Amino acid sequence: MPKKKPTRAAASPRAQRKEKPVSVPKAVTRKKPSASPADRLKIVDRQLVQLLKDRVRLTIEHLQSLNDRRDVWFDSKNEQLLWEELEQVNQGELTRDVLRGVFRELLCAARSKVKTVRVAYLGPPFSFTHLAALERFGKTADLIPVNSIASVFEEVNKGHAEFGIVPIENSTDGRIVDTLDMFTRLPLRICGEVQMSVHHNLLSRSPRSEITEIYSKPQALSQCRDWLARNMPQAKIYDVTSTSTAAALAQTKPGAAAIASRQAAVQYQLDIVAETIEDNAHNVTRFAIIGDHETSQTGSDRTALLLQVPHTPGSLSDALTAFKNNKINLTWIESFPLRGPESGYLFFLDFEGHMKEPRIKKALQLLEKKAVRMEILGSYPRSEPLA
Ligand SMILES: O=C(O)C(=O)C[C@]1(C(=O)O)C=C[C@@H](O)C=C1
Repeated sequence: MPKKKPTRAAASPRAQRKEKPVSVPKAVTRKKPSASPADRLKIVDRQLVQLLKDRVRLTIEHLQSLNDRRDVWFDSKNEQLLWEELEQVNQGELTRDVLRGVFRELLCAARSKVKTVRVAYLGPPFSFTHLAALERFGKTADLIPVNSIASVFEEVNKGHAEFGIVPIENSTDGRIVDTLDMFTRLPLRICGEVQMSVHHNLLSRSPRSEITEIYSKPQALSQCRDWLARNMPQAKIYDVTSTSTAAALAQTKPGAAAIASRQAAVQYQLDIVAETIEDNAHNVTRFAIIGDHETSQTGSDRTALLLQVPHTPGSLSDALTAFKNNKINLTWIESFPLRGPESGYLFFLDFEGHMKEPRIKKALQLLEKKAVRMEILGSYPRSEPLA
């Protein structure tokens, strides 16, 4: 018969001395259970908070070392490097936009600590312009809603806000005339852009069968024109100053609906009667950040220009050779008639490159010689569309 293996208790000196067994806490004698997800979460959260604080502290140190304090909100080169770096390391559960959102808030929190910023936008809250402002300046910035695009320009021009944000162009509907028109009236620059995918929703407190009136900004209505014709042919359509104005109206008016963002549905306590009703699934709006800030070169920039050439045959095509000869890619050209008795057109141009680059300087000098009026609206870093 094999010899019985001594148990651990029997092998201990205490057992050999036949002492009274001491009561040992159960947790020690039992096999230690692995930490629950909730416990592990607590540990990760603590580490995360510490890391986030370190991240913000280091960002503040970096921003304080910039030569020009005005660059605090326009540290574009470093920001670009950060997005590229995140793209490389982010392989897993997080989408690009979620991770960017987290880092955007951290960056903006650090920037606000170094320099507070006031930004006027086309309101009320939860217009698409507000969403673009949140994307660019974060929740810590002082975002001021005003009720028209013209007022955004006025607020910045009077110095009530350092920056403003306005829609400038939509992939389905084209130019935003109010914005381009204000550039001809006030001496403000474009110092940045935000490109955002725009998804529209039909929002109301009434069921779909009881909706008789639909409100929104003309651009939003136009972006959903086919859907409206197919699905709501009986409803009367009304223009208002923004999608969020429409949402606020639909909140109080029985039978009224708004075309606006999902976020507006939450803010104005409306039901989403129909979602993603834009006719073009790739509906992108480009917003311009306006101010008097000069942005430094990043290597991936655009420049915007107002141009008037003599109202004579061939003048425009002649002027545009400045771009061709200097291998500059023109990305946008819009014309609008001159105000007042004079006949002719003013052109709004957008092209790749920064005004500090030699080839761009050369082209601008050439262009100036052929122009009746020329104003450089600014060079700014290009942005990619965000979902
Ligand atoms: O009304 C809004 O919510 C806006 O921010 C304006 C605006 C625009 O005029 O283009 C912005 C994005 C969409 O294209 C629709 C409306």
